[in-house]
Amino acid sequence: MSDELLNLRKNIDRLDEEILVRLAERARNAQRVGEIKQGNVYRPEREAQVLRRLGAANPGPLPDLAVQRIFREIMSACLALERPLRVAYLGPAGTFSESASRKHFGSAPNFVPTSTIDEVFRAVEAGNVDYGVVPVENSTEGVVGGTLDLLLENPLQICGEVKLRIHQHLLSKAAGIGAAKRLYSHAQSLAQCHEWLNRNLPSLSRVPVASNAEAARLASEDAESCAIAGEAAAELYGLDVLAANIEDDPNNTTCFLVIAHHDADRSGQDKTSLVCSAPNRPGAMHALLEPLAKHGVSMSKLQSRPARGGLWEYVFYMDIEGHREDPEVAAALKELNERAGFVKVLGSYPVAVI
Ligand SMILES: C=C(O[C@@H]1C=C(C(=O)O)C=C[C@H]1O)C(=O)O
Repeated sequence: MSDELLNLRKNIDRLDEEILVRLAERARNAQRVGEIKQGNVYRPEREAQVLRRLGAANPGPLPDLAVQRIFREIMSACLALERPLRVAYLGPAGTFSESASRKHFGSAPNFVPTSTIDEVFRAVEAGNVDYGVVPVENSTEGVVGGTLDLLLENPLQICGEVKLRIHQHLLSKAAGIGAAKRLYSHAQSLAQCHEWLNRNLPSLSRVPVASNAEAARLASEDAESCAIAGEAAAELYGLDVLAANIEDDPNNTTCFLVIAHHDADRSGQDKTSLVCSAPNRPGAMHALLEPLAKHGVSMSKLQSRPARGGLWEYVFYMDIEGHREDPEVAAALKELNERAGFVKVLGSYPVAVI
């Protein structure tokens, strides 16, 4: 081995030891913060601030995202010294909801898969878990109506968002794609890949199943079949990737929400989700939007959904920029309350960092 290589390795060993000592010191500080806080140990706004600050201070050559992922894990491990968080997600294991949960909370929590979105809400409400992660919108397929309905009915709040790039892979234990007779996947994933499938595998029969992970499990038990699912499911069920990234839209992204008994404090870069109703008369929608314009509050999303009660009555889901405690947002919300038939703030939370 060359002298230079030996020296570099010696340096790396020394640096690793320094990092380790510093990590232990950081963990002891975080532990002490936890003792002082008693109770609400997880602080989404503080974690977002830490990640943003380190991204901005990063001197390179590591990319910001790489640095932020490392610190995401460090915070996750520090927090778990108190007690690992319990996080429910739409299961089974290996779904994109699990990947989103890990992206947001790191790998230290105890993750609990549930069979429905409704069960995620109930687990959080009953206190069986601390947080829940539910899908709310896909860039190709649109909103997840069930999640929006549950947010309206339920007292829980949104305390975070997770944006996950969805990469779909063709997975199988079959030697090659020619050997496959059936293709399993969730209907959403089949839809997200249908142009690729029409071009490459037009005659393969497509079988919709309850989740991508279930598709991967079925394909792992039958070498004559294949599945479309993500990397997590491929690993979990030991499947080979026959074709990677087969989603029709290369920017295919799903947004998830983190739900809890509380929302988040101000982080400096926040958004607020709310749902409101407008009476069915001319100018009603304009009256809802006017307070936002007047106070200079930007709206990033507006989605209407049929109200459960009356035929052709609608409720409107909005995302606005800023925290409900920011003065201009607070002023706009106050006026909105006076004008709308009904307003419910679903929560203020940090804009996703990673
Ligand atoms: C240490 C704290 O508690 C938790 C751990 C954090 C960390 O390790 O940096 C950050 C926020 C909290 O989720 C804190 O609030 O500062």
